[in-house]
Amino acid sequence: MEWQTLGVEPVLTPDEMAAVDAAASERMGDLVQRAGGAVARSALGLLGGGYGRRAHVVAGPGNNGADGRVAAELLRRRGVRVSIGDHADSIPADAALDLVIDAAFGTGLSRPYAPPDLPGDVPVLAVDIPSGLDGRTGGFCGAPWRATATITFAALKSGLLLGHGPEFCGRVEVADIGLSVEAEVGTGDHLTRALITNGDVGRCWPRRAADAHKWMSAVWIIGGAPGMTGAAALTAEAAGRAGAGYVLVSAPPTVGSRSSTDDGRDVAGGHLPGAPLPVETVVRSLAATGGVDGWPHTVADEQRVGALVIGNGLGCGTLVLDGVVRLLALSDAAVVLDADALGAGGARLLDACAHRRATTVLTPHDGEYEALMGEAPGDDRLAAAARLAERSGAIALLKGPTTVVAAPDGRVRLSSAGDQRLATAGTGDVLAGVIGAALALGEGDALTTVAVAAHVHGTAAMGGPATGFRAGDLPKLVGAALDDLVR
Ligand SMILES: NC(=O)C1=CN([C@@H]2O[C@H](COP(=O)(O)OP(=O)(O)OC[C@H]3O[C@@H](n4cnc5c(N)ncnc54)[C@H](O)[C@@H]3O)[C@@H](O)[C@H]2O)[C@H](O)CC1
Repeated sequence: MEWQTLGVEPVLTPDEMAAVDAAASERMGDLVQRAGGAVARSALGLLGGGYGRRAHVVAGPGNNGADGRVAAELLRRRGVRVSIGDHADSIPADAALDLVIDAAFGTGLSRPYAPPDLPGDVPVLAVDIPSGLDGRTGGFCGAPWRATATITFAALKSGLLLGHGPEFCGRVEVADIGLSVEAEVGTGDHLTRALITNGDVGRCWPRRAADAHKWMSAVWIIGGAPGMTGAAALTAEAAGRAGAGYVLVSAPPTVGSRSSTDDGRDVAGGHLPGAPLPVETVVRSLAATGGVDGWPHTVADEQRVGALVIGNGLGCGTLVLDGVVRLLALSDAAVVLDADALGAGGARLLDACAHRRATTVLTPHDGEYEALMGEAPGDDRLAAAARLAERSGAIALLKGPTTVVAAPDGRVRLSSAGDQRLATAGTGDVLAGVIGAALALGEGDALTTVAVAAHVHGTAAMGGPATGFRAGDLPKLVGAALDDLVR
């Protein structure tokens, strides 16, 4: 999916869009004329001209269909030979078409719809949303055509960004038809829901002050148990490349026992044997902070850190959960809980998050979400992320092709940067490090900071090779992406 838009991008659900329409001072007929005009302009671009081209419009019974009919008339005036059919009509198989305009249903789709068969490999322009796609979730509500392009009105709709949306909507254009969405969904940091863009990174990425010292952006990573040291190393490398001034790593204790590394060596608890940590990393034993069980009972020395990242190669078990819960209570710094820290905590972990005053960030993939919440996220990822944020009082970052970041106050940010390159082991550890660095550097709106960090992470991946991309390639690309995006 490509975006033709830059800057703060509101994202609306169909219900919110309906409320915007209802509150509009202009007559629907005027809005339909503008929407139809925008569709016609976009169609002419796809057709590469007007005179002699052939287009077919599938027009439904509502306003989406009305947009299509207006576009059909405007295209005829430009010499395009246009045919129109109802949403249920078949398209003549022998029609040598240059374009099909899908104006069957938009935000008003209320039951499954399967469009007629397309005559061959003809490009499709979808009006507002491909018909048969749920405008909120991007899930199937029928069997939509795969559009070459989608022209949507006033603002992006969440269904274009989530679920099957990115795969089925093609290139997305937002047409201004004179409607303001501000009254319904707010502006700036207060926007209910927004897509993060490159412009947002430039505006919001926290910068180091000219008189900064290293402790002003220190990150403390707790992870890298024997056999899993690579995870903490990726997080540490990423935090450094994203701008952390000081990176501390502490392995979790393996109290009263010795454990085996994956190459079969016995190791003592609390160390990082053979960890390929960046040379700048400071390794500190957790036991040195005074706990009888090897986990800290005070973090006085570490209160100087701006953010903790807990979970990357942490291992699981009751002792680990006890330790994480204690750290959450002890530290006044921002905390990112990732990977193993999310695996088995459930209600106890969520309660511990809810009691914190400082920022807490939870970064689950779907399996970790289920472990935390006792149920899978389901199709409605906006609602799933919001439920986790509300339950935990934390910022909930739900990983996926489009990352959904929700705050306990109901605001949501989306990032669709990155692609399947990121579907490889260790990229989540890198993301945790980038978020940790961003939180340690900044004092801005935490939701924006976390979402912008996810966007940087996705953008960085696009600088890597399409084949054979490894998480270890990513931290350096994060540094390069930040150089590009933050000026
Ligand atoms: N502000 C804007 O963005 C504007 C949007 N416009 C366009 O209007 C549609 C929304 O219009 P609405 O009439 O509410 O909905 P639809 O056109 O999607 O269709 C509703 C219509 O269809 C019936 N229906 C729903 N599902 C099915 C189905 N599977 N089979 C048969 N019939 C179905 C339903 O009962 C209704 O009767 C928006 O997407 C924009 O394209 C305006 O043009 C300008 C302002």
